[in-house]
Amino acid sequence: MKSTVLGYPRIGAQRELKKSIENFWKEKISEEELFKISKDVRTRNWIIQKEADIDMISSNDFSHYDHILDMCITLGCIPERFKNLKGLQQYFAMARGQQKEGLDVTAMEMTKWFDSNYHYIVPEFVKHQEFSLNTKKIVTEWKEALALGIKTKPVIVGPITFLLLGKEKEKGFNRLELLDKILPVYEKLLKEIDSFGVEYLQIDEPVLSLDLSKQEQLAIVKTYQHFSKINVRLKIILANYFDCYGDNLDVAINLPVDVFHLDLVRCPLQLDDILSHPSFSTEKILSLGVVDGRNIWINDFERSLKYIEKVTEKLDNQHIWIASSCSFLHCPYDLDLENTNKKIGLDVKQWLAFSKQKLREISTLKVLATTPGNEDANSIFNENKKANQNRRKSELIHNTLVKERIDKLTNSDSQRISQFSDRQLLQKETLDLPLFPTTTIGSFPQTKKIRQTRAKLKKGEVTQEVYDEFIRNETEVTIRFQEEVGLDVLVHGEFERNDMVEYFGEQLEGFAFTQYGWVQSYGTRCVKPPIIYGDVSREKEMTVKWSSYAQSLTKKPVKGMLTGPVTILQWSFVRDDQPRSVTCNQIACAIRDEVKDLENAGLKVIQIDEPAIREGLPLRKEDWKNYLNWAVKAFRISSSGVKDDTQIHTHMCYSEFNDIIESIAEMDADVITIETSRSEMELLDAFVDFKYPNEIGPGVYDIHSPRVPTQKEIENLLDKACDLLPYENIWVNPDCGLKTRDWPETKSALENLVKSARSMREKMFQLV
Ligand SMILES: Nc1nc2c(c(=O)[nH]1)N[C@@H](CNc1ccc(C(=O)N[C@@H](CCC(=O)N[C@@H](CCC(=O)N[C@@H](CCC(=O)O)C(=O)O)C(=O)O)C(=O)O)cc1)CN2
Ligand code: MET
Ligand SMILES: [Zn+2]
Repeated sequence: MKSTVLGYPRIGAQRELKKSIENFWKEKISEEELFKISKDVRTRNWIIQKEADIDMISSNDFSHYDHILDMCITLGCIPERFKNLKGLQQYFAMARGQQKEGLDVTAMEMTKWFDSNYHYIVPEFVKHQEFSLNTKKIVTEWKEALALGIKTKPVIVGPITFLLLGKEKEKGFNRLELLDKILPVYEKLLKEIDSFGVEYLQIDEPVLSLDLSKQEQLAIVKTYQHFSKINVRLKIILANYFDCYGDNLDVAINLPVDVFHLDLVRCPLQLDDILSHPSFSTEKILSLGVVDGRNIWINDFERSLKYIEKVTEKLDNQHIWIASSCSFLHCPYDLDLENTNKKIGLDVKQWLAFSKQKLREISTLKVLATTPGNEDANSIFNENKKANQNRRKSELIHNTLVKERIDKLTNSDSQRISQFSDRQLLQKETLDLPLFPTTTIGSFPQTKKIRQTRAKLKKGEVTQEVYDEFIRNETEVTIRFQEEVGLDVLVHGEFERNDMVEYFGEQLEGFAFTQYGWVQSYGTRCVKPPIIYGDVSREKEMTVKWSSYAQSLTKKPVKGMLTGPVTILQWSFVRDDQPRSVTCNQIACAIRDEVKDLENAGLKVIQIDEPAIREGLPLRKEDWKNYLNWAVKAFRISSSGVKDDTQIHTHMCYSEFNDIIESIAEMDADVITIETSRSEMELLDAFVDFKYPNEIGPGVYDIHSPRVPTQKEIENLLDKACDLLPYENIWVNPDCGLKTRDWPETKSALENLVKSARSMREKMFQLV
């Protein structure tokens, strides 16, 4: 029996890598210095896993930005516009675009990794796409680990996942047709790493968790049959995670691979299907993903051992691996860093395991399964059992009042007073906005100064008064800036918030939050997801102070800014002892009360952000309806308590909307602002086909790139939008919040944005 981990977090326990890469971008450190730090991060990761007795440790799970982007480099899948760049400059230009030294290239698209809050870079394909092999990264990391005495298993993304997650950038072909071109490059890759003496290669094909067409399934078969015929000693681990093999099982179980990995956290039921499958083979190794890579609760050893026992009845120990369910990329580093008297009470802490603790869980499970008499393992087992029992019975978790409120919710709680067309008229009167009204998504640059001042507040180095005065000043400056530049609906700037989810988590009951629980969201950007351990309630107002202060500074309408229930749920670590829908409704009630308080405080426009509604969608279509029903309902509970002339906005980013457009319409927000610029308004097709009735602000400016869009570019996008949508319903806004940007580029970009809206108004005026 072996213990194995599918991948380890790579930002560094103290976010060393994040900080170094950002310093490299600012030219504060050299490439050499950056590489030294990346090597340290990898080295520490390997040693931690080795010290925790993990037998099969990954390499090539490291990345300077994203593992799909790395795969683009490995396979030579580099879009034409980056061809003149080299090395790291090329790599980061692909990720973030580049606008300097006469060069002006846009970034590649970025989108959500399955149902997680991680974003990957979307591979771009053209009809005559060529691929070529570059194994530098894989080989370097393998050798580095080997020098430490660790024979790793390199991890790569498989060809079908790589192709399916990418996008055609030209019409007239399907990316799956590129399989014949990509397979020889993979073949070369396998041969080359085989020649180094690599024993196992982990090939990730998480698309096996999705509904695949016959054609896609056939492509999988073709691929792995091809690999099995290559003359190498190398053994292949096929890794699927985040859901069952489902309808792909019949195909997958017959694939000629050496190790077959199952996510038993997300899909425990598949174990019986596999063990009783006519094609089940005692020759193949089963890798049992029993330790959750997507959540932070301690493992239930009793349950995991039951699964393992089931397998030991059918397979000898040589053919069983104990594994993480997926990569630990989605988990924080180390619970030991958390100071218990602060944000996580001792009671809650005993229920938690982060990546480092999960390593021990995996190796302990292996010992318990192979040497049941082992004393150390048994005492860990008893502790585990006790903690799980404590959790089930704990009084911290239950709040009768909250449960009663949820039970008493009726249909009228998720219904605005009048229908949209009536509300629209009233809102037009109340708000008196021009055509193509301009607004932003909420946040303005979170500068180093702001973060440092907040850090000082937390350390007690500045008082609450000094901090509040500082935030008031930032807010006022931002209101004045928005007035000057000529935006129509203003925002307060969200300077008081560390993060749009964590900030609410910190103020709600039933949440715990960490000091160092960082998880990579994309590139160098990280989040600290709060932990929802108990029933959720709102003790007091959370945002009214800052929003009404901002409104007091100006005659223009200020948008109150809230995070929606589905997004708070989706971007937190959620309790697993009740349905997610119940937890979501609890959050929805808390947000509803906040919405009403904002309205009472005089805010005429309130935005309830739901950027995560799409990523919460189950991976398999058969589960969609149920999810969408409760998710949309939760949003409506949060947004329906207001008067007709209060304008409710929502905002979404990084999603494909086509397949859920009906549900987006059912949310019935008066205005939706959405990300569309990186995909050049392509996303609007869904809204057009569906004849989406309410107002829409299609993003005209990619805020994840420091490059400044020209007025002409923005106008072109708006022209496109006008071709597609009724112009009276169009708002003008960036793709998302501006928190990651600096002021200079923000100013220029918003100036151009307002100019283009004005020019559109003139154009329309001339037309009528
Ligand atoms: N939860 C969540 N998910 C999301 C998004 C989001 O906004 N939130 N947006 C989408 C894109 N993702 C994003 C995710 C993170 C960030 C982001 O800016 N993250 C910041 C951290 C934000 C934060 O929590 N900041 C804290 C702590 C800041 C900090 O690093 N403080 C320093 C001290 C200050 C300094 O010297 O800089 C320290 O602790 O060492 C604060 O402001 O209080 C980062 O990685 O840098 C942006 C976009 C999708 N998913
Ligand atoms: N209001 C939020 C902001 O502007 C919405 C962000 S969506 C990821 O930052
Ligand atoms: Zn957004």
